[in-house]
Amino acid sequence: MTETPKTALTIAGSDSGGGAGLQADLRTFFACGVHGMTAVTAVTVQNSIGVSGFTEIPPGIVAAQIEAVASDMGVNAAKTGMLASAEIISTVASTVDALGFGRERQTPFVVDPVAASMHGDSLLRDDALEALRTELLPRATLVTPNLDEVRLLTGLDVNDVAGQRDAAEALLALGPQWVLVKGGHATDSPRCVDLLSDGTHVLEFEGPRYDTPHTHGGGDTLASAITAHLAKGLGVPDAVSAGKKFIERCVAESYPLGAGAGPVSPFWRLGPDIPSPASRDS
Ligand SMILES: Nc1ncnc2c1ncn2[C@@H]1O[C@H](COP(=O)(O)OP(=O)(O)OP(=O)(O)O)[C@@H](O)[C@H]1O
Ligand SMILES: Cc1ncc(COP(=O)(O)O)c(N)n1
Repeated sequence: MTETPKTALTIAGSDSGGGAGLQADLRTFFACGVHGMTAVTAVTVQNSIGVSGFTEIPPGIVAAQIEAVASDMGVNAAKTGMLASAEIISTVASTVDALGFGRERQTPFVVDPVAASMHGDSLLRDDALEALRTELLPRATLVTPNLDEVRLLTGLDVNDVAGQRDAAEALLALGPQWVLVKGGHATDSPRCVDLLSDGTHVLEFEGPRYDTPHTHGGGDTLASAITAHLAKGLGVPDAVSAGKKFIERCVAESYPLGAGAGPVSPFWRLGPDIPSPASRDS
């Protein structure tokens, strides 16, 4: 018998194309060595070109999924992705609160404030932004916005590291313990800098910017890798450092799939014994 691994829960939507959403989260949890669990919030109709529709899961079922795994299997860290509606956000906020997830609580709680897909298709109903801002952000151990989400949440238009610092301050005023302002969309910059702050410590995680359109699921993969490392007991700065190293390699090894944007890939983590696509058929 082997030891029980640490557990991580994603509260997120399904991507039928398998590149983002809970599919990316589960794959990342596995690659980072933790047992992944899911509370599905929405089912999207999605491929490499875009999102053509979605349906929401009833809020009571979202809460029941979270409670079912927490009461039986235990949750060492949790994250959110697509939450779709104000009702689901309110339900998630009260459920995680009752379970002791969140800032300065026992279970780290990462909020990835997903508002739209990389194709620009909305994944959040218009009336849900305020719920995200007032009900979920104040409960987060860490919030991980990209620059579009920074604009939606704070009104700030950011395209450099100085702007990321200002954005982190504005977001901290909404109540999360830590903020990671991701720099993937600062395309004028030759490097990808993600800025982490808790108001006292400000840390920059800098890496190469790979020239690829295949970054689908990059934000989800980074937040999941951070969550996995928090589940294993790392503090926030160390978990972010490990997550950034992980996503860098996943972007470097992303692959084309379909006519649009292909996914970032954690295949590299499985080692050299994985058969290549050509040898798999023989
Ligand atoms: N071209 C790139 N090369 C290397 N790293 C990248 C690249 N694009 C994004 N990253 C990194 O990937 C992570 C995700 O950043 P990004 O700002 O793109 O978030 P996101 O918009 O939520 O992701 P996505 O929409 O692609 O799922 C960050 O760590 C960022 O620095
Ligand atoms: C279900 C779901 N969750 C999250 C994303 C964001 O990922 P991306 O920004 O790479 O499109 C997505 N497209 N679909």
